Amino acid sequence: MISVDEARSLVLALAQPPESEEIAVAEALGRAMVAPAVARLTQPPFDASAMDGYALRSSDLPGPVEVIGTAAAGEPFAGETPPGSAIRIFTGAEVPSGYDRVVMQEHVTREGDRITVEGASANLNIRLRGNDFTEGTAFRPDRALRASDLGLIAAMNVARVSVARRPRVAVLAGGDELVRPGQQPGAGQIVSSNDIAIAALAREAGAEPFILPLARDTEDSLRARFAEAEGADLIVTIGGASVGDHDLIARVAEGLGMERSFYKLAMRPGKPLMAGRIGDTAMLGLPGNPVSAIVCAKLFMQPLIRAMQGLPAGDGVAQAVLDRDLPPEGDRQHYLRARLIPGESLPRIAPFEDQDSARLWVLAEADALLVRPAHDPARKAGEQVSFIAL
Ligand SMILES: Nc1nc2c(c(=O)[nH]1)N[C@H]1C(S)=C(S)[C@@H](COP(=O)(O)OP(=O)(O)OC[C@H]3O[C@@H](n4cnc5c(N)ncnc54)[C@H](O)[C@@H]3O)O[C@H]1N2
Ligand code: MOO
Repeated sequence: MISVDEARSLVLALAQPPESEEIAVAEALGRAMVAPAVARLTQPPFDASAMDGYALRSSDLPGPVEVIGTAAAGEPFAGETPPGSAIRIFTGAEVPSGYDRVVMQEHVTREGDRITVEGASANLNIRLRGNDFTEGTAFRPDRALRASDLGLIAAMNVARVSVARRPRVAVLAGGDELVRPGQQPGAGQIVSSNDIAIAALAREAGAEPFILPLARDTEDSLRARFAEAEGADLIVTIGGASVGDHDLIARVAEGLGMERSFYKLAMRPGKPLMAGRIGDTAMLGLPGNPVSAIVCAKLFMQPLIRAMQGLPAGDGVAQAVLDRDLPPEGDRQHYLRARLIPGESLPRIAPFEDQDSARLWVLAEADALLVRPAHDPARKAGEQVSFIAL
């Protein structure tokens, strides 16, 4: 069995360079830019007042000086600015040349057109031209676009952005025991939850997932479902990956010409993970146990989807202090469901007692996966360990 790191490299190698599309900046939340946005103007475009108050010369302080006009945002003052003068000014208005400071109106006493200043702050209250960004500056963050990024790009007067096309991810769950949420399970049946969770994880990573109809435990049914995944960039199967008589995924995928990257890795949960390519479509075969499927999707599917958009895969590993003693590990890298507790410099991490890979409730209560390498010796509370936040 290969290691988690080797498996990760093989999975990431399945990503091909992203195709791009141009979309309105307002639609670009969560998307990956493939070309920078280039500022079409300088911001602020002029020296702008940061306060409501009066623009004047520092050398005239504390006054009195004469108020000779007004400037508001969008309505500049066009007149001369002789020594001994000031203008009424509002936040965002252009500060006329000649004046070097704005005093807040709270520090001003006004009688008719004359003002006197008391307690002006050291801050000049002027945002200099170009102090945010200048025309021609390029912006392309190495991550999915955040809300504030969209604001910045719009402020740069860039209306449309080039982003990676969302990878289309077909999610295929199968098993004779499965029914859809809301249906009444018959004898021996359960509700299919994995495809719902895996599609959501795909969406979270920037993909456009589509859930295929449930497959039955026959090769014909599986082949029919694979055919419905036509056009997908990635097909993710769930279940049927292990060694039982009903575990048909490997056989069917092979029959469809799958070039296998690997099958089975030294990981817990998630040993029967499978990866490869069928023609132009990447394929991940996740194990059926719900926690195994979700942990594998976090560790392999999400990085692959990010890489498909040209984004860094990111391992997300952080450090914490162990909250209780742990026995030695076996021959697989172990991802333990755990709870984080605020700590001093590092958080503390408390793994749950029950690590059954079918217990979704425990996963819902967890906010981290504690990562233990294969053959890790026994650990004592207080030791530093690695984790991945959920
Ligand atoms: N003799 C062995 N048995 C098993 C081994 C092994 O090495 N030797 N490995 C175990 C491990 S580890 C895992 S993980 C599971 C994975 O098995 P499969 O990928 O073949 O998954 P299934 O058998 O199809 O299902 C396992 C379990 O998960 C439930 N399931 C499946 N799909 C869904 C779904 N869409 N939603 C909710 N739950 C689902 C299914 O009912 C089973 O309970 O194999 C071990 N066995
Ligand atoms: O490794 Mo399986 O994925 O234990 O549940």
